[in-house]
Amino acid sequence: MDIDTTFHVTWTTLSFVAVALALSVLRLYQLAIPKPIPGIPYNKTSKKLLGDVPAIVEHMAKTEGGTFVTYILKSMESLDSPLIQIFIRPFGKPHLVLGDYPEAYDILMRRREFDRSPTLGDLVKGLTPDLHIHLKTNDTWKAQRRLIQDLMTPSFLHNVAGPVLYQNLGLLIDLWRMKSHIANGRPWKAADDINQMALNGLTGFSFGEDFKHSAIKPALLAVQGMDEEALAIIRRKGPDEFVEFPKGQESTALRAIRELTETVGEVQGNPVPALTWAYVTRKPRIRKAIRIKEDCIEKELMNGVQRWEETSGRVIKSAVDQMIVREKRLAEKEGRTPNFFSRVMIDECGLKIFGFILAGHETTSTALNWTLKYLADYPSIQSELREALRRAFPTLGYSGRSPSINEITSTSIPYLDAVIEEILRCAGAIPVVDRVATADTELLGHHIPKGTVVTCLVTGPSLLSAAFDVEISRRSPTSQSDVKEGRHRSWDPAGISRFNPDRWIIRGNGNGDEIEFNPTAGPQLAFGLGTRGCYGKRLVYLEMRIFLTLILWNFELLPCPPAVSTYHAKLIASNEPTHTYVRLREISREKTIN
Ligand code: HEM
Repeated sequence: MDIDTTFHVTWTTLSFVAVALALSVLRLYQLAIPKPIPGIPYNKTSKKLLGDVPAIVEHMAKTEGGTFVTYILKSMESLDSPLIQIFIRPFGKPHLVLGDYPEAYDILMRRREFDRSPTLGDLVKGLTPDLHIHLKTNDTWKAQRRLIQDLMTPSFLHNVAGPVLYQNLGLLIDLWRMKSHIANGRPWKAADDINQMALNGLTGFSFGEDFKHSAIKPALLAVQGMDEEALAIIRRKGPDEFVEFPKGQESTALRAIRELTETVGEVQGNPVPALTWAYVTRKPRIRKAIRIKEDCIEKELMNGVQRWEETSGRVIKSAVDQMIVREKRLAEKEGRTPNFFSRVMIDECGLKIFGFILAGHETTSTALNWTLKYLADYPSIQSELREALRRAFPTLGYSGRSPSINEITSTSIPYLDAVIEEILRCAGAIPVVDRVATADTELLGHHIPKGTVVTCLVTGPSLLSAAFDVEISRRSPTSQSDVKEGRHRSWDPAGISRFNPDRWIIRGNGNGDEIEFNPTAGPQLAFGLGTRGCYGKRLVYLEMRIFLTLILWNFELLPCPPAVSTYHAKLIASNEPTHTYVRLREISREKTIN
């Protein structure tokens, strides 16, 4: 071969390689750019490599309180459709967003071709790869749920969980009494206390009242120990200036658990969750936190087993105790010897316990933060609820003591139920509920390919803003029957976005005093729905019931300065208010309550 030929061959080869490379890049680009599902509206600017991601980032940067969810709500409004598609993962399928309660109800309650979507798993998989929360609804999921099925029964909640939550909330009341006395009408940040209290509520529920790590006790000691100089600084502050209190020393175990639950925020909305988890869980700080958390849970499980052996299972003080009893029953049923100290048992229980904390800590804390905001901003509702409590516990009116846990759990107070339901409706602590189509199907008249994720909005149209007008023929057959047979629930669009507990109340026709709580008055998606709806919701209702009763029995919540009274939220693991402050006036039981 002469030089010319060699040059020609090399040149030809290079040309081929270049063309192949260009074609591959083009193919990759074609694969990566969004492929919309025909007929479902989307933002035209999102049909690029990164889909909606740049617009989401811009929205969040430019909008006060802007989150992924406010972006979706805005898109749905501008596209004027109850079903839209967004593109958040290159190479991924479009992601559908549904803002229509009847179809969401249908998907969550009845349509078997929709199941738990991988998006929830993305949020927690790095910490709990096998947790039932993100499994499909299969035998493994059922087996995992069996071990914890007794924990939400009325008897467990009232006899075991209630007293622990009550004790924990009592500590918060003591702390806030001290703080309100020192602040003397000035506002202070309440979010950290609520967050710690919610964490203690779940560790108390899981391990019992003897669990030695408290987040509130160190705060109490720190405030008790404030010296004269620190108190004098507060006394010199103006009436609207914020007071800062010392926080106290957090225990290593609680810090580890808190740090781990916070990692979920790093994955929220992330386009490459698996990679992010691989990075996050390799950080030395997180590896150490995982070790501390596992040692702590294992020790508590061993204590539970020892307690079981000492009392032959007669004393149940925590979720761990109850799970040990359940394992014994399952072993009897399956004709095997229970092995409480087995690695499997310890891993299983430990996983469940950490699962409760992951699923319940931020969410409960967020719902309680919103509770404080609504109570302070709606003084007439606050007074009406306090009056309802006073009527429910007439003998305690001037006694100086708060209602006991038994009194709280055994007394029907319809207005309290209505306030709780309305807080949950408006707060949208978990603002979206996802499902994935496990087969090709239809939604609102559109063909939906298998594998498509459908996000149902919890605070969107028909829940917190006027519903879209949907032609009945576009609905699924079951949803059409609901409409035809009058089972379709809807809110009056006038005032739908207003915080108004009365929407859950039926007033009697008689003398006007008789009221009834109607839990099915209208659409509610705060806990999702159906088989995969929130496992912990009964615990949440119980905790909110105790919280509202004790807070309103002991304090009046006054409005806070406008700068911290906004309704802006930050979407970390849940939809938390950006600012939660309180300004409290202690209620003296010797005086008339209004
Ligand atoms: C205000 C507090 C809470 C809110 C707003 C909330 C909301 C939710 C929502 C929206 C879901 C998804 C439901 C669905 O896909 O249909 C869910 C699932 C779940 N929640 Fe909660 N939750 C709260 C507190 C808790 C607590 C305290 C626990 C545990 C004790 C808990 C345990 C779970 C579990 C285990 C699941 C997954 C259920 C499954 O897939 O089988 N949640 N929660």
